[in-house]
Amino acid sequence: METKKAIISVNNLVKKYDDFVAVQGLSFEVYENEIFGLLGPNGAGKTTTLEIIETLRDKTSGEIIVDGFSVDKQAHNIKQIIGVQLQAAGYYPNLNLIELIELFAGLYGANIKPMEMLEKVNLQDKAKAKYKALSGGQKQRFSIATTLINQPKIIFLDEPTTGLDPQARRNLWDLITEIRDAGTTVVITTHYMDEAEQLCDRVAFVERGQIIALDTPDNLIDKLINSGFERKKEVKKANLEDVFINLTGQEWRE
Ligand SMILES: Nc1ncnc2c1ncn2[C@@H]1O[C@H](COP(=O)(O)OP(=O)(O)OP(=O)(O)O)[C@@H](O)[C@H]1O
Repeated sequence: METKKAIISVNNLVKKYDDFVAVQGLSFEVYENEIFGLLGPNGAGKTTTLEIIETLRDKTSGEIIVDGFSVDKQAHNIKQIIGVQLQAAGYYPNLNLIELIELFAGLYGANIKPMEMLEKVNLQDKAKAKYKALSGGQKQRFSIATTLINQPKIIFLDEPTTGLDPQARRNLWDLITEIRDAGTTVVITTHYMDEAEQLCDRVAFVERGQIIALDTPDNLIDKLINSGFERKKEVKKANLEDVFINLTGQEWRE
């Protein structure tokens, strides 16, 4: 059997905010070159966990290793091999997309061609546009492009498709899959179960700071079916979203 190599190992992670325990002893591994999903309700501790792995937030206890580097002692090394989405506030309003990418590339010391980065996310036509003039889907694609500037081994995407229409979401799923296929490991958080099912190679369900299930979407669904679960309503071969996509087409246009 093929053995998978862990690129992220989280061991007994605990995060307390004063008396409140937001993350209660999480342990999981993310394999090299997979799309790994952290799923769970609001407040489950997904963003906290992600930001601790990204070395942006301190942990209370536990051990995290990212590509052989410890978050405690080698945060600097970790920062160099990961791609993180910047907050929109970091996108200086007077700069256009090309200029923003040049700026970030300069900060990273990365030798990349800004137009090629925009082509990767299909925003070449918007090269001279300002960030605030983009649609929601375009903003997300630009934000994903910025995670790729330092040619990272791992990118982290926190709810990348929230607020997007079905076409924009599917386009983004294709983009994220292409990024994985090009050799990058992707860690994503989402509330959308259809997204997790379509996109993620493996998912962890987090509830109240604990992992309550972790497997491939297929295995989790099969386990439930084998336990005797049946949907109350017969599922049709298409749903309303399929109708929408069929009526309006699939092209990038948002
Ligand atoms: N800086 C903070 N100070 C105090 N409590 C915090 C802080 N950040 C997060 N929390 C609390 O920790 C818990 C987990 O928050 P977190 O943002 O990690 O959840 P999440 O799973 O990402 O939720 P969502 O899906 O809503 O983004 C929540 O109860 C939240 O209120």
